[in-house]
Amino acid sequence: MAVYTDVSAAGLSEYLARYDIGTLVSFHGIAEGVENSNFLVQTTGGTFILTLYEKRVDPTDLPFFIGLMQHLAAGGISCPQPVAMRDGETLGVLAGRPCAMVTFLPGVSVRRPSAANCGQLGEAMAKLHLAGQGFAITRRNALSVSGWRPLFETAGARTDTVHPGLAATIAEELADLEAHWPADLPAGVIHADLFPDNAFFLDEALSGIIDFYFACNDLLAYDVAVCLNAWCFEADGAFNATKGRALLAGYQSVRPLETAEIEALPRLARGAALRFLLTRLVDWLNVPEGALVRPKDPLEYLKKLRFHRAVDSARDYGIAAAAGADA
Ligand SMILES: Nc1ncnc2c1ncn2[C@@H]1O[C@H](COP(=O)(O)OP(=O)(O)O)[C@@H](O)[C@H]1O
Ligand SMILES: N[C@@H](CCOP(=O)(O)O)C(=O)O
Repeated sequence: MAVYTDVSAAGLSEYLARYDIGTLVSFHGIAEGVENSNFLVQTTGGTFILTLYEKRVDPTDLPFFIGLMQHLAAGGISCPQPVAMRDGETLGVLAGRPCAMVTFLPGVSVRRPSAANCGQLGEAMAKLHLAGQGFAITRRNALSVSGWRPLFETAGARTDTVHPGLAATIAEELADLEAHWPADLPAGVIHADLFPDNAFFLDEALSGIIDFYFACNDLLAYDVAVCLNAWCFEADGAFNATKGRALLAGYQSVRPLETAEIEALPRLARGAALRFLLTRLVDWLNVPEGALVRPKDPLEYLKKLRFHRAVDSARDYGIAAAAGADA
């Protein structure tokens, strides 16, 4: 459960008075998520999500996140909508944290995605990439390759307390990715954290996408790689090529990948695995005292990294380079 900052009923009632969404009926901290503090808020006007932005969110990035949700919704993507206050502001401060109120999105996330879910996710991600075109604000990916070494340094000597030999594996992988990270691939707005807990389904169909707080401008195929990791591995650590094929086919039904993107997928997938291995490692070693949060297992991503290191080509994910848009 992620609630790092407590909110009082009195404080929230006072804050709600700035909006035109009724008065407080009830609220509680949400038992999912790891980054920010989220509250489900019932008012006499409806149901909303209140997010208090925590440590990894730079307040100067908030206009990007808020504007992006508005831009994507205008482009037909089902995502939360920032609620404006009476004075037109969408960003406020509560309990000393920057915060925003967004609309509640109906639907449920799937714990064990099926191949059909993976296909729908691939399609939705490609639509998101297309809808992101033309968004006026940009945000560099602070958690791309140049951000990984500082994370590794934060974990430092404690790395091997999590798993013997982990530091050496990370050091080797990091050096290789820093030297050979793909540069000249199609780029645009990516979600960058489109895990199963951030996609909602209703009646077997993908109904919406949430949690845009890692969104940024980066390689579109990197987002695909993040999702191959997050959606297509089984609980026992095995990659499920049927799910990989479905995800990639869903994506390509909307936006065919270029040959260079397909060829880069194994390296992008290694980078995506290292990124989540590192953030999970740092979080695992630094759980804030008193916070209601369940840190995620870094070693899940060590296994995924090892899988990608053994991959020959994108064919192992269920795609052939010849199937690219420019083939
Ligand atoms: N707009 C929304 N509509 C419905 N539920 C939401 C919404 N935003 C967040 N949630 C719920 O809150 C949980 C945590 O939100 P998330 O944005 O993933 O948090 P974090 O950024 O801390 O990881 C989600 O898994 C979901 O259950
Ligand atoms: N998806 C990341 C952690 C970020 O949490 P989220 O709740 O915002 O998806 C991970 O699994 O490491």
